[in-house]
Amino acid sequence: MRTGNLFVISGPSGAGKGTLVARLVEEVPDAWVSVSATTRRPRPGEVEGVSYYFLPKEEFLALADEGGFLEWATYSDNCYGTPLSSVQREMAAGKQVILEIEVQGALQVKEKMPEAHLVFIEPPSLEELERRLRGRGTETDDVVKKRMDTALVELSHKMEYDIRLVNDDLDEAVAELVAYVNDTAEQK
Ligand SMILES: Nc1nc2c(ncn2[C@@H]2O[C@H](COP(=O)(O)OP(=O)(O)O)[C@@H](O)[C@H]2O)c(=O)[nH]1
Ligand SMILES: Nc1ncnc2c1ncn2[C@@H]1O[C@H](COP(=O)(O)OP(=O)(O)O)[C@@H](O)[C@H]1O
Repeated sequence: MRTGNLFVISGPSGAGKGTLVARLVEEVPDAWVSVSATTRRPRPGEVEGVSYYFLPKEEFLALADEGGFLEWATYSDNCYGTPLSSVQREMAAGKQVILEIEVQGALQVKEKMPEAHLVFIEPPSLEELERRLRGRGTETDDVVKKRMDTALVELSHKMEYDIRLVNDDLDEAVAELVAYVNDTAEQK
C-alpha cells in the first residue's frame, strides 16, 4: 500500500480546480477528496455532505473555536474550512488526501504540515478565467467581479506553491496532475 500524502489544490475561482479534481479521482484509485464546511448557501444541484457541509455561521465559528478545522478562511464574505478529523483518518488509511481550498487556507496548511504538497492551478489568461466563470453560469455579475479581483491576489501567491500547473488543454492538465500525485506517492 502507498503511504498517505496531503495535496492542496488552489487557484482562482474558475481556473478549473473542481474539474481537475473530479478527473483526478477517476484516475487515481487511492485519492480521497476532503469535503469542506462552508457558510455559503448551496447552489442548485449541490448536495449536503457531498459538495460541502453547509453550516450556519454560528455553528461554523463554534467548530473553528473547538479546533475542528485543519485550516479555515473567509472568502467572498463566506467562511470555508477543512474538517481535521476526516483528513487525519484518511491519511492514516494511506489515502492521497486532496484539499481543494483557497490561498489563505493553503498557506495555513503549509505552516501546520510542511510535508503537504501544494499545487497552484493557473488559468491560461485573465480573459479566459472570466470567460470560464461567466460560462459556468453559477455566479451573478457582482460575484464574478469580486472573484476576478480576488484572482489577482491569489495569483500573487503562486510562487509559494510547490508546483504551478496551467489549465489550458484539460487533458494535458489532468495528465500533469495525475503524474504529480502518483510520483509523489511512489517516491516515499
Ligand atoms: N480555505 C478554504 N477554502 C476552501 C475550502 N473549501 C473550498 N474552498 C475554496 O473557497 C473558494 C470558493 O469556493 P466555492 O464557493 O465553492 O466556489 P468555486 O470554487 O468558484 O466553485 C474556492 O477557492 C475553494 O477552493 C476550505 O475548506 N478551506
Ligand atoms: N481546460 C479547460 N478548458 C476550458 N474550460 C474549462 C477547463 N477546465 C475547466 N473548464 C470550465 O471552466 C469552468 C470553471 O471550472 P471549475 O472546475 O468549476 O473551476 P474552479 O473549481 O476552479 O472554480 C467550468 O465551466 C469548467 O467546465
